[in-house]
Amino acid sequence: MSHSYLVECRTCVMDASSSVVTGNNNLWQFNPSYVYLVRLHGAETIAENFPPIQNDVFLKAIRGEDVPYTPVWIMRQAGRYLPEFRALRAENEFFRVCRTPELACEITLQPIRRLPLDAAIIFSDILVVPQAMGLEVIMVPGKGPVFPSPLLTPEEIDTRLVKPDVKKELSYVFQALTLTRHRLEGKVPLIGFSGAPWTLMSYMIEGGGSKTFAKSKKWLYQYPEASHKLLDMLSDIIIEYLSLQIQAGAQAVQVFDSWAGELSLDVWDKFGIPYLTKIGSQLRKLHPDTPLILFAKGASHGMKLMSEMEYNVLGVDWTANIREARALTRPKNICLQGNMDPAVLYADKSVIRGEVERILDEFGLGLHVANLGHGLHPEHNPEHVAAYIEAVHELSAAKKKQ
Ligand SMILES: Cc1c2[nH]c(c1CCC(=O)O)Cc1[nH]c(c(CCC(=O)O)c1C)Cc1[nH]c(c(CCC(=O)O)c1C)Cc1[nH]c(c(C)c1CCC(=O)O)C2
Repeated sequence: MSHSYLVECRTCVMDASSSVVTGNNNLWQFNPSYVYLVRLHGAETIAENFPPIQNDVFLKAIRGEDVPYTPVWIMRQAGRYLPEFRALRAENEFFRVCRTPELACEITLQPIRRLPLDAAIIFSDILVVPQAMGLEVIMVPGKGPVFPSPLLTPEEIDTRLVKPDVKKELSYVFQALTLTRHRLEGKVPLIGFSGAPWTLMSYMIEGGGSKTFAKSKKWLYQYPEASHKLLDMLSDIIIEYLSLQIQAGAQAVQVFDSWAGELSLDVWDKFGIPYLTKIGSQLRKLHPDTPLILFAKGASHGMKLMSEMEYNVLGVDWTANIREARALTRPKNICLQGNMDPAVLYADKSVIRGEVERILDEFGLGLHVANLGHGLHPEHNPEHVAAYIEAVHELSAAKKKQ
């Protein structure tokens, strides 16, 4: 019975060749209402006929258009501070969630149901790219990501890494994006993302988080050529990956250079900027109308270099000098995103409101997307997160009317 439907349904025949229906998604394969779910799933895996957008304040603010209030989304808005996230994670290993479009979609939607956010960000991880290149990555509870066998020598670029068939190896990310874009029903835009070349390279060599980045920085000095080779390889994969994310339904994409601030400006200029530039300009050519966001944490000393690339939005953390950043970026119509210290969310709601007021004044109205300067912590209280969002909306709307 189910098989005859599978053959009859145009969209599901397409799926039958991918891993979703026939592969590891047992939920659908063995569910008694299999036929219904397969058909539903089929319609939602086609990256077309997406529901019309209802709240485009985020997209308009990026373009510098007039908006009724400052839009806000938050890095790690789908995460452990939400009890519903913890409940789903208790039953499912981290990368299983990433690899199962239905689960990744559900987690992406959790904060959208609860909070009046102005954008959704797809649930995934930057480390799915090194996985697709052949490296094993596991998520160790209480510790974070670990590569049991990180890159040790430059020779291993050739012997251990593969240039992946991105469309195939990361198909689960594209499926999650398409499914989520449908299930969002146009409520808010959907953001896709990737790690930046330097940040991914440092994970692949350090084998996880690091205090000194000794191993990966050593590569930059001892094996500069091999480092460039690896960074260039990563850049080409990232361009294809983000382009496919946009084709799958992402309405903006963010590049996370989380460890940019570990490098001096001079070294980042050599090993970071050329690749970020390449990614920005290639994507700009391929997708002229899709907003490109660059978040280079701890790197506001590189604001001038960043403002010379093709990104429409630059993320800033709480250490940035906003007035200087504005002076560099406003003439180029570049939007700034940020920058409240996530730690402020531990304060009373009145303190959060005061800090939002100060930040809104510093950025000035227009070309601003409110966000934290880094991700939410597992310890954050969802009510304080809600107070932050409410403060951004209310105070910016009031300032606009003044
Ligand atoms: C460096 C980095 C990683 N992953 C990511 C970055 C760049 C952003 C940043 O600088 O934080 C990107 C990322 N990771 C995750 C998202 C989802 C979307 C979102 O809501 O922002 C995004 C955008 C989910 C996640 N990725 C991870 C979690 C928590 C792990 C869990 O659920 O057990 C989530 C929700 C795990 C992760 N993944 C990574 C680390 C260092 C950790 C452990 C740190 C931590 O525990 O918060 C690598």
